Amino acid sequence: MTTGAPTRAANATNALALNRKRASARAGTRQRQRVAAAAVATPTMLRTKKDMRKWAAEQHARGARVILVPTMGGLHAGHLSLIDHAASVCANEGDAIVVSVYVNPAQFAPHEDFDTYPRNLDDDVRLIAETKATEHLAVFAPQDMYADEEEDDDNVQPSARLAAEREADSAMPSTLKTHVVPCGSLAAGLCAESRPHFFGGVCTVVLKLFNVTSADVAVFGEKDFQQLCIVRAMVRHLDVPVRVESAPLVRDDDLLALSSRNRGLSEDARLAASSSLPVSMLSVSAAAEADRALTLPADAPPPPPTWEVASCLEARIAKACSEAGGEADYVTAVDRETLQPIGSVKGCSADIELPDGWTRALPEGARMCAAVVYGGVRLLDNVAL
Ligand SMILES: Nc1ncnc2c1ncn2[C@@H]1O[C@H](COP(=O)(O)OP(=O)(O)OP(=O)(O)O)[C@@H](O)[C@H]1O
Ligand SMILES: CC(C)(CO)[C@@H](O)C(=O)[O-]
Ligand code: BAL
Repeated sequence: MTTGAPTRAANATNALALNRKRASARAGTRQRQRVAAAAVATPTMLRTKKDMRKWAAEQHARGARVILVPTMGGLHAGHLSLIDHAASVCANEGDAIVVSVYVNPAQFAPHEDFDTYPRNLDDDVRLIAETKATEHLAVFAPQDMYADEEEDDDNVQPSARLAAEREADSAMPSTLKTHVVPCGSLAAGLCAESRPHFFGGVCTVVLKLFNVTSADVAVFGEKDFQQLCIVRAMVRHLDVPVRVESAPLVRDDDLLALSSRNRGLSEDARLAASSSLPVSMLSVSAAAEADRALTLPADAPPPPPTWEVASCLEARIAKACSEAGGEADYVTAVDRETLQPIGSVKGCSADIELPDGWTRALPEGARMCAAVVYGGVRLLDNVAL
C-alpha cells in the first residue's frame, strides 16, 4: 500500500487484537456455560438413520426443536463455537442439539484426501460431551448414511448389510442414483472451479442430514462461506423447512482459520500460512474499514474504479501468500450475497499506486474469499471488506 500506510497498519493491528479479544470472550462464555451445566450427562450416540429418526421424534414429541450442527469430525474450537452458537443463540429452553460427525464420500473427488481425512470419533465425542451444551445432546455418526433402506430391509443377510455399510462409508456408493446439484452462479466460481464435484456432494448429504435428523434449525460456519450461501439457497429453492443459522469464522492464536486440515500442515507450512494468508486478509479488511471512516478533503481525487480496487487487493493478498510459499487456488473479492466477483477478470498489479481512501470504491457487502495451498494442504479464509 502506498499512502496512509501507518494508519492502515495500526488498524490491521487493532483488528488482530480485537479478533483475539473476541476469541477469548467466546472461550469465557463457553467456560461459563460449562460451569452452569456441570451436571449434564454424556451425549446420546446414534449410529444409524433409524436411531436418529427415533431420537428426533422423541424430542419433537416433548415439544423440543432439533438443532443440527453438521460436521465431518476432527473437531476443533471452530466446531465447538457452532455448538455454543446452537446452545446460546438458537436454542430455547429444552431444545435438543445433535452434532453429526460424518466424512461424506460424495464431496471428495477420487484424487482428494478422503482416505487421510482426520477421523477420531472417540476424541470428537469427548469434545462434544465437554461442551455440556444442553441436557438433550446427541452425536449422529451414521454407519449407513447412503444405504438404501428399500433394499436394506430385515431380510438382508448381516454380511451383505455390513458390506453395503462399508461401501457407503468408504467411497461414493454405486447405489446412489439421486443427487442434489446446485446450479447457477453461486456454485460456479471460487471452490467450485477446482472442486467441481464438491457442492453436489455437500448439498446431497446436507439434505439427507436435514431429512434424517428432522432438524428445525441447522448451524453452519462462515469459514466455509460459499458452502453457507449454497446451503441457504438450496433451502430456499427446495422449500426445505429448516432455518439455517451461521456462526463467525474462528481463528487460532496465530490467526489461521481453524480447520481440521490444519493438522496436516508441517511446522514450516503452518508458519508460512499463518504469516501470510490471515495477516494479508485481515490487513485489507482493516484498511477497507479505516477508509470508510476517513474524511477526505473536498479536493481529494476520486477513488479508482471498483474493479481496479478489488483486483489490486486480490493481487496484494496473492503476492503475500506466494512470497511465503503458498499457491493461491483463488483470491477473489465477491458480493457476499451473489458471490459474483467484483474485481477484473484480468486482474492487476499488486504494486499499483492508489490514492488515499481508495478502498471506498468497494461496494457495501463485499467479501474477500481465498483458498491457498501450503505444503499440499488447501486452506480457506474470508473477511469482510
Ligand atoms: N474456524 C472455523 N470457524 C467457524 N466455523 C468453522 C470453522 N471451521 C469449521 N467450521 C464449520 O464447521 C462445520 C463443519 O466443518 P468441517 O467439519 O468440514 O470442518 P473444517 O475444519 O472446515 O474441515 P476442513 O479442514 O475439511 O475444511 C462447517 O459449517 C464449517 O464452516
Ligand atoms: C456440511 C458438511 C458437514 C457436509 O459434509 C461439510 O461440508 C463440512 O463439514 O463443512
Ligand atoms: N469444510 C469443508 C469440507 C471439505 O472440504 O470437504
